[in-house]
Amino acid sequence: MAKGKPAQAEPPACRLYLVTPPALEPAAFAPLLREALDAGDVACVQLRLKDCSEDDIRRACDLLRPIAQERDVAFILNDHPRLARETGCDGVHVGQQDTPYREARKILGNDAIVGVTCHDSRHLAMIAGEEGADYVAFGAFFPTTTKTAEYKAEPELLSWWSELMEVPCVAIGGITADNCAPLVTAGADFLAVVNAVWGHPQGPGAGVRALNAAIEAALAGSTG
Ligand SMILES: Cc1ncc(COP(=O)(O)OP(=O)(O)O)c(N)n1
Ligand SMILES: Cc1ncsc1CCOP(=O)(O)O
Ligand SMILES: [Mg+2]
Repeated sequence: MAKGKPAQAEPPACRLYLVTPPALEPAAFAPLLREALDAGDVACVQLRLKDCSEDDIRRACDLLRPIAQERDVAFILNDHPRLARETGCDGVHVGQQDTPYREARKILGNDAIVGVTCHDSRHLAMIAGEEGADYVAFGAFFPTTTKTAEYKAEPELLSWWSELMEVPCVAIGGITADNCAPLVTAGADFLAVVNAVWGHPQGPGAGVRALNAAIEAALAGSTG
């Protein structure tokens, strides 16, 4: 997940970060995850289960984590640093109401990926970056039905961040193949998506292909 993690010879400047639906049945979801990951470039999968027991999350990790890791795709757990360590995840994503970054880092160690939600805030992002976060996440950029989003971020935040800072930035919230171009050209290192992939009418593979094509087109447009 570091900028340019080598999944291919020369990774694109902006890559897909898949976040799972908030509720899923692991055995039924496994083939959908394989379909998504086999359809094109994906840097990372975040298991984001809400209102689930720790045992349910552990079971989902045990089944889904190998599918990502076998394909050299980082597998990150949302919200639960201890479970992430116990279950062999590559890292954790923490929000402002979750385990603080420093504690998550202590639990997981220096080799793990720790990403931090920064909403629309330069201040929060600078703190997270200074503390050592592997990425900062900004959003929501567009209306989303996946989560009640209390913050609205603008593409200028991504350009400001990427011009000043080395720490990669993730854009999230209502991102689709049709609206992602301004985020790509503004300098998002990763586009995090839920519905545009898992809710794609032709299936998750088609969702990944459409987003990768849109990213490529935006990058080609921005470099002339
Ligand atoms: C990549 C990424 N960005 C933001 C979030 C949101 O995290 P948080 O604010 O903690 O909210 P929940 O996802 O826990 O509901 C995320 N999960 N991933
Ligand atoms: C987890 C999260 N954090 C901010 S918006 C969001 C949901 C993104 O889902 P979608 O890509 O379906 O809008
Ligand atoms: Mg959280």
